[in-house]
Amino acid sequence: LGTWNYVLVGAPVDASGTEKAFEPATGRVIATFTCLGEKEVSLDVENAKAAFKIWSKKCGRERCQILLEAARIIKERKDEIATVETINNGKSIFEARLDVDTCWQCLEYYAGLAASMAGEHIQLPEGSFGYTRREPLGVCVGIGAWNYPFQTACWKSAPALACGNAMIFKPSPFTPVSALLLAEIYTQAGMPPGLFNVVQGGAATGQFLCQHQDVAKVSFTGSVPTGMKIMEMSAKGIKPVTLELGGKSPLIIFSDCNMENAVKRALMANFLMQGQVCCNGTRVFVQKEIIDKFTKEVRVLGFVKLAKEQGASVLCGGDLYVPEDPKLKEGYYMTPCILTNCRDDMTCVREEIFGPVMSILSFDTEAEVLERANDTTFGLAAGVFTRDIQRAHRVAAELQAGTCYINNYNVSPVELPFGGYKKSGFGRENGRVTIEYYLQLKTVCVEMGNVESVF
Ligand SMILES: NC(=O)C1=CN([C@@H]2O[C@H](COP(=O)(O)OP(=O)(O)OC[C@H]3O[C@@H](n4cnc5c(N)ncnc54)[C@H](O)[C@@H]3O)[C@@H](O)[C@H]2O)C=CC1
Repeated sequence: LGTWNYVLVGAPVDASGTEKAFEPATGRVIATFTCLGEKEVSLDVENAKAAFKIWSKKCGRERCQILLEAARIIKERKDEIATVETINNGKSIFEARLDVDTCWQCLEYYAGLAASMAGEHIQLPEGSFGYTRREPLGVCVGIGAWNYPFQTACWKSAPALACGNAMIFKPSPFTPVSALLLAEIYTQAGMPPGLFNVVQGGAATGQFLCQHQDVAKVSFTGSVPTGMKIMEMSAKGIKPVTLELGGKSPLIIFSDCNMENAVKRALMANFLMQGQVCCNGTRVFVQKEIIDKFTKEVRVLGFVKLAKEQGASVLCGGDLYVPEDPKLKEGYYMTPCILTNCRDDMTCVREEIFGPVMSILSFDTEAEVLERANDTTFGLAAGVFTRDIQRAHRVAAELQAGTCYINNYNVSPVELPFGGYKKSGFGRENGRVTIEYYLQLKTVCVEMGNVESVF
């Protein structure tokens, strides 16, 4: 992989220039790609429409078989996919392998649902009846952020394809590579050409996709400002959207918690993927009685974790970090940072940092912490650590967030829906409910007798 250079160049018709993708560990350029223009986007939509005609006529069981085969290939190529992800995104290989596991699991899950999607039969007077058909939307667009490139491509495409849609996926220009592996795998598994197409480019290409009249739906993962633009563009075409946006999630640690678990998960809730996870619990509210102990333990464990990862102990200060290894000198590094004595009005507590920074805040009572935890425009996730079972559920019910963790954090089983409240977006990924976002309901009303003239 030392000389690995992926050149992603098609035969551009009206491309708007090229972009480079980097390896964050070393700073070297690993890919050069063409940003697709309006005509190319239109060609892709035409291809997707042709593939949709074939795919939407297949029964659920046939789609299930192909998705299962794709899941099998992902499992077989797990290490290769994880390596590509690590090189292009910069996450650890350990985390990249976990991501790939959530991907084949997602494909298996929606393959399982594909065969059981069904409408209703409704009896009407005089033997007449109605029934509902759950039909795919058509050509759907997926637009992804750079932090989970392969996972986002799978989490969006698996339910879309299981429901009989086609999908055009635009990865982030920072991480353009791994989605191509998914396209290759889907084709190898037996999907018609063009059913899952990867389009490369940045904001301009994304806009062409969202504005295209034959695109039926947009599922977007990214920041709130871009989410607002996506929604505006989609509104003009009356297109449904799914928005998976940013967060500033609270993690509440009560004094009766299991301290060891709370410390371990607070670290994971902040430093997973170098802190670049949308649902990270970056506002850590710790009850006053245990804040000193918690702060001490979280620092100690932080040092151990870092020492393990980097082979040396570094200061816990959020500084730029230059590794000893000469190969890594041009890379992009920062030491994890823990901030104590924070106040709710500080910028680091209010705004999404999307980096390895944990803010610790002290609190006294349950009522107080709930008010403060909910005092945010975001609502993606939240967590609570306590041994009091009634308090755990009471607090989870009061937290204004799409996902609430009790005595854990940052786990995403494919069976559970994931998505935001408030400015963190709407619509869901994963879970049974997500198929509702990729289907439309047709009612068929059947008359069994003769009809009277009303004139
Ligand atoms: N809720 C969730 O599931 C997740 C949310 N995120 C959020 O994503 C953000 C970080 O990702 P970034 O890549 O920096 O976000 P971003 O909003 O800058 O870009 C996301 C994608 O949108 C595209 N884009 C940018 N402008 C566009 C436009 N005008 N029209 C159409 N497409 C456009 C980009 O090329 C990229 O593919 C954070 O806020 C994070 O919280 C990240 C992962 C998961």
